[in-house]
Amino acid sequence: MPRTRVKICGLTREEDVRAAVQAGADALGFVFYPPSPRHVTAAQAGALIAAMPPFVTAVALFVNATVEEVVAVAKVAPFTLLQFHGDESAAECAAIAAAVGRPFMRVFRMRADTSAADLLEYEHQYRAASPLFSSLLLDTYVDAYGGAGKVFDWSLIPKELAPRVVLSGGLSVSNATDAVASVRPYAVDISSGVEQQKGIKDARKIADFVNAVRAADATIESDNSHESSS
Ligand SMILES: O=C(O)c1ccccc1NCC(=O)[C@H](O)[C@H](O)COP(=O)(O)O
Repeated sequence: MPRTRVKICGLTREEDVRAAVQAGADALGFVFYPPSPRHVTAAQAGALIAAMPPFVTAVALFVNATVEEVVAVAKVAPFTLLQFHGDESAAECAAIAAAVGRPFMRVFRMRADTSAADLLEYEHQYRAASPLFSSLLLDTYVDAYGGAGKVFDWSLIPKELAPRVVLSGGLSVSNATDAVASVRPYAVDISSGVEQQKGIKDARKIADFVNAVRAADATIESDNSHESSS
């Protein structure tokens, strides 16, 4: 079983970038949404990305941005993956991704009545729209755009979709084991659960979260090897 990838989102400071890399995060997210307390400018993100080593993915999060706005950011901040976290249609995501030549994740904001069919249809729609579609990121529906720290009902995720989704929404060190063990997602994404305050990360919480995910992976691996040898 491949290990569960970890993305830490909403970084604004170089020391937080270093802490996340040191903890073993696979991807770091930068929020280009001016109303967010985690917002960074293209120049700030450029400096933060410059502090990242190779093989750690820099993710640029946009909410209803125009092609021109994303192109302008891409010229200054060399991100590797887009995250569309607003109301962007499949055609809009495809056009922006093509303009900057980067793959993209699309958020799906989970409601209590979201069905498996809704999710699979949504994924199909975005995949069909662009070869640059990478994956769905599942977050909790709230009356705002994200980073709200709210958990949704993970049992709504169809089993066949789980291995290719990024699970987010209210994750923390206390539910990381349960999230990995019960959903088995491709990756987990966390922002508010590893913060001291909005936009200011906590190195200890980041390390504890990454370690909890790794420990959950190790338990699954060990259970699997016991099952296959018995
Ligand atoms: O972080 C923000 O302020 C933000 C603003 C607008 C759209 C999305 C935003 N954040 C999304 C994320 O940080 C993550 O992708 C994810 O939803 C995790 O959030 P959290 O529940 O806080 O762990």
